[in-house]
Amino acid sequence: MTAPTRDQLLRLRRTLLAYTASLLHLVLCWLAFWAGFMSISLGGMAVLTFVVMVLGVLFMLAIWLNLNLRFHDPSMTQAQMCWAIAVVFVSAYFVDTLRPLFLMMALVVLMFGAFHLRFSGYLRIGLFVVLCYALLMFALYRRGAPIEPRVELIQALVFFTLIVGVSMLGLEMSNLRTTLQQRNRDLHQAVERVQHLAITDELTGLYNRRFAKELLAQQKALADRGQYDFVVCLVNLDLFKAVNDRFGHAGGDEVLRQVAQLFRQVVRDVDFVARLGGEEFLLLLSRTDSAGAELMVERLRQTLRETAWEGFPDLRLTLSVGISAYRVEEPWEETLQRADAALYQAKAKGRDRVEMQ
Ligand SMILES: Nc1nc2c(ncn2[C@@H]2O[C@H](COP(=O)(O)OP(=O)(O)OP(=O)(O)O)[C@@H](O)[C@H]2O)c(=O)[nH]1
Repeated sequence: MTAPTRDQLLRLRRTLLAYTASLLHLVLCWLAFWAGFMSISLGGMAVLTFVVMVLGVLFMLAIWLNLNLRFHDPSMTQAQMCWAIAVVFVSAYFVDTLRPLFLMMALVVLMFGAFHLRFSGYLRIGLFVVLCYALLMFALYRRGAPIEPRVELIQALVFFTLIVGVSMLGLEMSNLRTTLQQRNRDLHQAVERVQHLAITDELTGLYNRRFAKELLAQQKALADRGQYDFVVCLVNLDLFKAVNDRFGHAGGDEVLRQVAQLFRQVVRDVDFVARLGGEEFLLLLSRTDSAGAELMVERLRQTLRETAWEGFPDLRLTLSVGISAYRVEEPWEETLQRADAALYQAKAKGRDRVEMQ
């Protein structure tokens, strides 16, 4: 059997709470019984106790075995409340003078609705309470219990006023809970968005310079620990100023976006692409050496040169690349500096080429 989920554990905890409340109610019944306030036999008390205890355990067992997940409301809130209210009314049937006090236990049951019930749920439970009350009165009348109509009327009015009041309070708490849950979800989404923004380059959607540094540090840690190579490639688009001059800054932005998309497609899943700024990119190729990196970059250079850019049919782009393989135990800044020097060389030698250091 799989471990219960967080939601199931929460349901279990609430059901245990409700079970504890019904056990307390049973204790009160037994106290009233011993004090001579209950017109029920010892056998009757035993049956009542047994039924209450077993049904409570059954509710918990249903959650433990995930049977509740088949129901429309897996918390079984209404079922548990109806059951607890029925117990309150059954015990109230057997206490005579203390009946109004025992009925007050129904208010405790209603508070449990604050965990889950909406207005319609409270309405249904309210109707169930009315039904139970009517049945109780009918049963007492049939039994020939002493009923004083004026007293009963006042008691009923007080009882239902309290029921309505507590239900409204419970409903308010339930609404508050729903609002808080929604806020929590919104907050969670906002945090995720902020986290995403913190590591992403706004224009291209690639990783940004800040996160690139973190990636380099991570790769260095992995490489220093064992059999792991990585290569840093600094990629710079050639004469990008001319692209901006020709198509405007917005056009240049669009070209950068398409270039980023192409980089993403060309590298493997285990590699990382970041935009360091302007028209400069970093390719972090993991689990590879300089020779592997050169092959990959040559392929990228070729693809870029042959790409037809959407919206810029006669644009031809080239790039210069500086490659440097990480040397164990050196600071990653040094690897980056070598790649930068190699890139400088590539530019100096006429662009559209790959240099290695
Ligand atoms: N559209 C756009 N252009 C940018 C962005 N960042 C930098 N640039 C432009 O990129 C160009 C870079 O120009 P240079 O540094 O002279 O380099 P280059 O023209 O690519 O020439 P080389 O690097 O020497 O091949 C400038 O025109 C910048 O305005 C950006 O985010 N969007």
